[in-house]
Amino acid sequence: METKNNGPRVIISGGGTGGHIFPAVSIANAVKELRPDAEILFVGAEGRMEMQRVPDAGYRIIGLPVAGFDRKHIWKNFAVIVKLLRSQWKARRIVKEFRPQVAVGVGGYASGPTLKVAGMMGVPTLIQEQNSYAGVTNKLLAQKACKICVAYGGMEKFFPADKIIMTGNPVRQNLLANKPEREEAVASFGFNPEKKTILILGGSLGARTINQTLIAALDTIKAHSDVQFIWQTGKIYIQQIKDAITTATGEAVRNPRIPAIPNLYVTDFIKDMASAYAAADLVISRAGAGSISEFCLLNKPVILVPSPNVAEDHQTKNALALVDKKAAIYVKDVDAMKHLVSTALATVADDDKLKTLSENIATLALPDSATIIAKEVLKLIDKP
Ligand SMILES: CC(=O)N[C@H]1[C@@H](OP(=O)(O)OP(=O)(O)OC[C@H]2O[C@@H](n3ccc(=O)[nH]c3=O)[C@H](O)[C@@H]2O)O[C@H](CO)[C@@H](O)[C@@H]1O
Repeated sequence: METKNNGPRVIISGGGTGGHIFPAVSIANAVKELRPDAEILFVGAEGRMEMQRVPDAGYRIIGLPVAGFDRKHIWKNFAVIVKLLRSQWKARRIVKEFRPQVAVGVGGYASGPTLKVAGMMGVPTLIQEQNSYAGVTNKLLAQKACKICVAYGGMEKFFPADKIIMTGNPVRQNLLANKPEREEAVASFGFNPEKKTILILGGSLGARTINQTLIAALDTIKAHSDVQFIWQTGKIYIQQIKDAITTATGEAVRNPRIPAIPNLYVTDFIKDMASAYAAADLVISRAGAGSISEFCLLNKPVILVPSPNVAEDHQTKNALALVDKKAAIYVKDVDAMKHLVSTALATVADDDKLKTLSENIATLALPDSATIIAKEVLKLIDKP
């Protein structure tokens, strides 16, 4: 693991979901923009999403054999402890060989061993917390961290107040710069720019309730041929959704397009989110913190369906911060089956409503987060 030049050497660690990975990528991009000579190494968890998405973004990553604790069945954690010890040992070797001048943790369990070991070896550390509720790994790393970058107020309940910096969540630069034109973006999905388009997102992993709601609404979707639907299902749900569509239509699905339902595009994961956002007149989404930052910065009208299955119900808190300012429409997970599709169809047909939602959400955007964080990262290197 040789370093090629004398530029700053930065380790960025974390992952598990897009919510941790994409902020990490945008911090890396911002560091590179400020210091093109920087050497950046990612450290993630073997077998997790970052091992594919980080190289896709053009960065090197090494995986640790780390796994998450089973918080419900404590006795099942013997193997997890062994993996944690092996991960610490491997992280130690990585830090020794790469000799980072600073280590950045973005949450998710891979960042635990990496930042702990880096801190113990005298490397300054910075952590970034995306949510209004601090993740367990970040809480453990906070005592040793030099700086803690957050996106919500009131984080002193979790972290030492003197280390907190309000930066907002970093958003990938390619979503904001050189945005594609709407027409071109709609056409890239094989759709008609004259018609309205709804983008349905389940977060980086997909959302069961949203998917079930859409399956139940296939007839309604087909009947509304004046509206086009781009549906991101998540990797684990795609096969069952294809099967359900085949059962409903009697035709095999050649995803992304469904011959029997020409106004529907279905995919497990969208790589080109810039085009997906540019194509969308309305978004339906879970309320992950990173997604919300993107909607704010891109001024997207959105219907939020927060996941009820996350720590301290933090997605509902994320969503209500917007809903309280009339900057998003709120549909509860339990009400999705009944109201989600009808609300979306009524909203997308109402240009005044779309305009108001767009104007209101724009006021909540926190721009330049990645650059602000990158500057803090580089300052830690210069610290005596
Ligand atoms: C179930 C769960 O634990 N969710 C958490 C996870 O959400 P999740 O991993 O879904 O993360 P976010 O909603 O924050 O961000 C999703 C990211 O994935 C990207 N994307 C999404 C779909 C796609 O097809 N292509 C694509 O690139 C989005 O553009 C966005 O950058 O991390 C968030 C940030 O810590 C938390 O707030 C969420 O509660």
